[in-house]
Amino acid sequence: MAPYSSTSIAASETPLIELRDVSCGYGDRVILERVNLRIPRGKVLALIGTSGGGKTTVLRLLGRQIKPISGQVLFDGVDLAGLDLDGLYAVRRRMGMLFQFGALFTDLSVFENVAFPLREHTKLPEAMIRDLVLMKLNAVGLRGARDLLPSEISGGMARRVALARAIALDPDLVLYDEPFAGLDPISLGVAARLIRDLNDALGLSSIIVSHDLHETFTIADEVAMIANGRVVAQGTPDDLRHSSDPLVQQFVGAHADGPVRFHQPACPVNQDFGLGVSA
Ligand SMILES: Nc1ncnc2c1ncn2[C@@H]1O[C@H](COP(=O)(O)OP(=O)(O)OP(=O)(O)O)[C@@H](O)[C@H]1O
Repeated sequence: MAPYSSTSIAASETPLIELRDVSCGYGDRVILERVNLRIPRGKVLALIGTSGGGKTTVLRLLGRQIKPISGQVLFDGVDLAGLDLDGLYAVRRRMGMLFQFGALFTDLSVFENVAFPLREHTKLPEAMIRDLVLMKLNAVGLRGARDLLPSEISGGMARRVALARAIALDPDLVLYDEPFAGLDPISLGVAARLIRDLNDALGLSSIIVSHDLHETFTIADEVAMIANGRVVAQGTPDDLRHSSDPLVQQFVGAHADGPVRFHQPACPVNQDFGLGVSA
């Protein structure tokens, strides 16, 4: 976590993350257009929206895996585009990332998986690494599973190990890409509660990309809905639940039809099947 200093009060007024008028894409294809987002410190922000809308792309912008075509991505007030490689690595160390299914190293024990970022990014003595790893494993309830291999633990436990690994370096921000995918309802509830509790206990900020609206709405302070490359709604979970925007209503209410059509535009049915009716 960032050390306190005489500038910390001013710094705390700056959002940890800000996207200012960001457009970006892959090759010639524009994916996000003039997106504005602010992620206040200490909060859990959920990014929701239709598949392919650009949620993961926002996470990639934050890690500067991709750069904007225009606009700025600010981390703690600093424009990521202006950082040299050392600066970029320093910023990335302040971000923990948990990607779909956790992606643990299958040939390393639970302990070594969590120790990995500490060994990679610090020169801490072994005794301190041990204590830090056991503290993180304790925080996710898995200190007792330290010697097991990923193949010997359940999917829900693996996700918690990945979470312990994501917070190993005491980040300021944790990015979660589909943290609940493939979990049974109990493990899902446990993972969601853990994300919220760790956020509050460790003074983190968190961004969750998820299609699991029920669980996400339970733990998020704010939700931003991304569709067609734009932020179409941002507010508290209740704001979105009660939004009058037809697209938000369709998405949050899980309705098959609405602004996002079930049917792709097509020629009349009778033309294809000769039925004498039209779609
Ligand atoms: N590396 C890439 N190269 C080219 N196009 C890409 C690349 N990554 C993503 N895209 C495209 O960019 C668009 C946005 O993708 P992104 O993964 O950000 O969406 P998403 O909202 O996270 O989707 P989902 O909910 O399905 O995970 C999609 O149309 C996708 O096909």
